[in-house]
Amino acid sequence: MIEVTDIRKTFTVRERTGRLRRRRITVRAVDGISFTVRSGEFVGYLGPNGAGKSTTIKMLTGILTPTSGTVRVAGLDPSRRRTALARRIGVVFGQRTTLWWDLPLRDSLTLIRHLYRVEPSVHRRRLAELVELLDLGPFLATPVRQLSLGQRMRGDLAAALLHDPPLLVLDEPTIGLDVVSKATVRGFLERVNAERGTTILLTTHDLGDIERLCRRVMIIDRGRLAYDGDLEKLRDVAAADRMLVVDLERPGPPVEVAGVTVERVEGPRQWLRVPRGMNAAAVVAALAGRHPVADIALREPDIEEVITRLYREGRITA
Ligand SMILES: Nc1ncnc2c1ncn2[C@@H]1O[C@H](COP(=O)(O)OP(=O)(O)OP(=O)(O)O)[C@@H](O)[C@H]1O
Repeated sequence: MIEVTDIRKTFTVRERTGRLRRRRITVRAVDGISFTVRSGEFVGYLGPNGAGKSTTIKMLTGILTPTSGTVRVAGLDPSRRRTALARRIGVVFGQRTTLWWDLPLRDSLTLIRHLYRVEPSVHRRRLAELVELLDLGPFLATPVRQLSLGQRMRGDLAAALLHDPPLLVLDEPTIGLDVVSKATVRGFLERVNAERGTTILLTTHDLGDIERLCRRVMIIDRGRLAYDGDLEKLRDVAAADRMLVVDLERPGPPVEVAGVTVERVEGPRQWLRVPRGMNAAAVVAALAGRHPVADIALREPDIEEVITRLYREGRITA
């Protein structure tokens, strides 16, 4: 569905160096990225601010032309076939709306039918389906500018999917949403992917989105692809050490187990850092043989911890 080969995008910017002096510098926003997304995949695309995510999305949707390299989306070259491509993809930018600000949501969605020249009967059926799935009914008559952010986002999702594109590209779709709206949007995207087989590329800073929705993640850092693979494997690649939280029957000095560091002691509770590669079950067995243990919990690092650590250590290559 998406095939990207060694794409680069550079921008020339003028930087002030003195009161009147300026010099031209070249910013490499995307610096040699290749990847393939197959039909039906749900892929997360993440990276820190300024990493090159939006620039990539703009090249995929034909808004920007790559400085070099090739892009094929749904079999087309996006920058040359922008109109043809528009029929095959849906795009949602969380920070901007594609809806008409002063029109009621229903009218905006009707105008989109004309833009994509969708048959009225097909449009009616599809609209009814999206209205139900996204629960748009209560505010179809409300002008877009009066919608809450969550309602507007649901409207934008409907607008992007009305022409039933096989590919949906989302740039920060849950930004600024409250917990309930986030859950609605995530649940909806999950269904669209599972039931209609829509391929989804999701850019987000919200790791909750990624954990809930994507099996595969790509991480971009300073214009380069730093990781492309399984979300679960990412934990392994980078996994922070695991923490074993042990409740002894009574307070005591830090326990001693070879290879394990006691990080914290609070009354009868002790936090043990178990290095990666060490068998946690063996640690538990060694402990239980020597100390009266009331309870034990093993805490796996969450994905946020993993990614923060990857950035900090500057080693994000899988
Ligand atoms: N039109 C432009 N002109 C000059 N520089 C640009 C332009 N667009 C992007 N850049 C630069 O390219 C780099 C990548 O920007 P991009 O917007 O793709 O990052 P991003 O990963 O989407 O960041 P964010 O998470 O903050 O949205 C940044 O250094 C940015 O300043």
